[in-house]
Amino acid sequence: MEKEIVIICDFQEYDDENILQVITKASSLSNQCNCKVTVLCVGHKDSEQLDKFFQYGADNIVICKQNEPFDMTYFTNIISNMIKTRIPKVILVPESSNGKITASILSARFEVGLIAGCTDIQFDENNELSFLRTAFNSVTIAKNNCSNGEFIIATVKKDIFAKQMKAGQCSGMIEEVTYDDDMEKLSNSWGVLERIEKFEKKEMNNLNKVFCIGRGVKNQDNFEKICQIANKLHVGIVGTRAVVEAGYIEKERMIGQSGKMLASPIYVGFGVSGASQHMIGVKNAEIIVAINKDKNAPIFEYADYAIVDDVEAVLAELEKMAEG
Ligand SMILES: Cc1cc2nc3c(=O)[nH]c(=O)nc-3n(C[C@H](O)[C@H](O)[C@H](O)COP(=O)(O)OP(=O)(O)OC[C@H]3O[C@@H](n4cnc5c(N)ncnc54)[C@H](O)[C@@H]3O)c2cc1C
Repeated sequence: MEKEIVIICDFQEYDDENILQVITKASSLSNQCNCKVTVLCVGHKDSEQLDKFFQYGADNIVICKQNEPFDMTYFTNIISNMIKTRIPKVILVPESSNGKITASILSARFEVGLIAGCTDIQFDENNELSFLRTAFNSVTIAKNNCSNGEFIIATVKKDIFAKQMKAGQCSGMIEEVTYDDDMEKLSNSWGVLERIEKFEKKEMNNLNKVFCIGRGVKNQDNFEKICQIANKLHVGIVGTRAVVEAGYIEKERMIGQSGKMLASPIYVGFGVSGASQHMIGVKNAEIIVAINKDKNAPIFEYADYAIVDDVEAVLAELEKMAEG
């Protein structure tokens, strides 16, 4: 099977210009690296629209009908599943707010490099793909090559590339796939039921102790319990990127490489795995307490106090303590 340049098409924040521009660029790159151009779509779009993708250079379209209302977890699960059946050389994501989130989730899931907001894609002297993007407040252009992953993900802003229709009649393969994520929904899916403002919005810099919410907190019930205990004990709430993306905590409270540095001396992580991108933000903490049911979770390498247990069991104990 030939390698592919895969483009993620998001019909939620669909932007005709951007997707066609990215397909055009992918098509010109594909001639140089002997790849096919495949567009992965989730949702419903008419056949006229899909024909356009072929006219601008797509070789394959894989479409998964989305019956559920849009949900980021569901969307990225479908896209991840589709990617697993392909052999991507590079994944290009037209930038939209969903696109940026999708790209970062895929990059973390597949453990591959992500180039955000690339301004050009070229072949270097070794015929390897390199991605340009502005750096240092746009005063310089950085050239990025990624060699440590099976493929690479790049997001592309609108109007970076020109769109161009191919000459002559264009057609390609359309494949329809289905996805059943019931199993994952039961165990692993979060939905935003309401925006929670239930913890006191203390200034991050003045917090002496924080509870950090990780994806292992699992559900709204546990989240609320942690917030209530935090309020009683005058503890602040922060979170990992997984929880921010699920809509539980606002971005300003995200700790880590893409968020804030923690200024509080005491950090208690609930269901936090301890990914390096998160732990960079915790490096100034004097005491790290970690609660995780997986004894091999990376956070335990940083923890001063390790509790290998289910978050719920620990919460039950903490509730009693907070009442007493
Ligand atoms: C370029 C880049 C930048 C990033 N920047 C940041 C950043 O700034 N901040 C950040 O946080 N992340 C960042 N990330 C994402 C980061 O890599 C991780 O994906 C993220 O931190 C994981 O969040 P988590 O620990 O909540 O979730 P997960 O990694 O899913 O971990 C959940 C943990 O909960 C445990 N668990 C599950 N159920 C239970 C239970 N019932 N009881 C106890 N434990 C349980 C699991 O064992 C697991 O260890 C970045 C990623 C990339 C690629």
